[in-house]
Amino acid sequence: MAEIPLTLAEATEKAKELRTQLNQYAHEYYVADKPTVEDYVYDRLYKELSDIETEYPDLITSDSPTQRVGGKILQGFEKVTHEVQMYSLNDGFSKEDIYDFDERVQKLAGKPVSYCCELKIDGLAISLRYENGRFVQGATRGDGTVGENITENLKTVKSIPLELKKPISVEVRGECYMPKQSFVNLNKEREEAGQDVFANPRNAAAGSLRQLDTSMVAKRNLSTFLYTVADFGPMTAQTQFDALNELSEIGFRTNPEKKLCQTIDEVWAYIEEYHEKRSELPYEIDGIVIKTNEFTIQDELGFTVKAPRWAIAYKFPPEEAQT
Ligand SMILES: NC(=O)c1cc2c(N)ncc(C(N)=O)c2s1
Repeated sequence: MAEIPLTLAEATEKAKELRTQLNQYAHEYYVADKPTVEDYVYDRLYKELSDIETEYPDLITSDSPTQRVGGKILQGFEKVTHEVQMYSLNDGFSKEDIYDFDERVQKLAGKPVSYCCELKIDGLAISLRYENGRFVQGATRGDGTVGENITENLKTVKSIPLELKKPISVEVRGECYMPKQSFVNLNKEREEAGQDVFANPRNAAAGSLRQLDTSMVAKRNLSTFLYTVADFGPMTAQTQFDALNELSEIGFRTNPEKKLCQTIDEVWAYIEEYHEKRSELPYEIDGIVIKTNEFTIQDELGFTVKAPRWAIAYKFPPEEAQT
């Protein structure tokens, strides 16, 4: 039976209700990894919203889930200067390197320090800026000072919130990556289409974010983990561990495998644990990032020209080729 068309007032109210519901379902699925409804429920509501927006295009908002499918053909990527530099990390390759790092840090800090340990995601570093809770700009790391504006492409990455849970202005950094299974599926498709395959998920993620057709990016099933706050705005965290929890509270996807370690022995145990678990993870990691947890100590230790004195990246040895 043909439905009676909604009036503008009814459509406005219904669209707002559907957007809120759909964005909540999408947050549960893509950010919290805890979906609460089946796909067909989401798809039905999505079609209802899409039909209303087709009937009343003025009702389309920047945070509508219909804006995630892309469809813009970009002419290129503008340059973006990072107000806060996107630093790189000093690397460590052995247990001795890690214990030497701890010795240096304890000496500089003049007291015992705790460490926040996180998985080193093998993807593409990105910076996300929000104004009054709205996603306004996304950029690549570039050389750490100047990156590329890939906002339109990042809007199609479902785990990147278009609207935060609080209307705050912040800048955050993290990694955009392609899950292992998505990488396998994509290369299978490309091989069947006679196209070149990607060497690894990092290259696949980087290649996807360089697409000028945003609808192509939307199909690549990219995801994110956020892990650094460059502009805190009203955020209150005083440690790295708390900052990760605060990032999650305001709507970002963060990696759940983090660990607060009180000693370097605990740090080394965590490194060994995840060297073992590496192959079971649904995404590629190439090491572990270790940071002094307290921001006051990070401020005291500061940076060398290249990298922070208060962090080190332990790099796993290359994985043995799968025979
Ligand atoms: N170059 C960098 O500063 C970092 C790079 C990465 C990476 N690839 N994955 C995770 C983290 C993290 N959790 O801090 C960092 S930090």
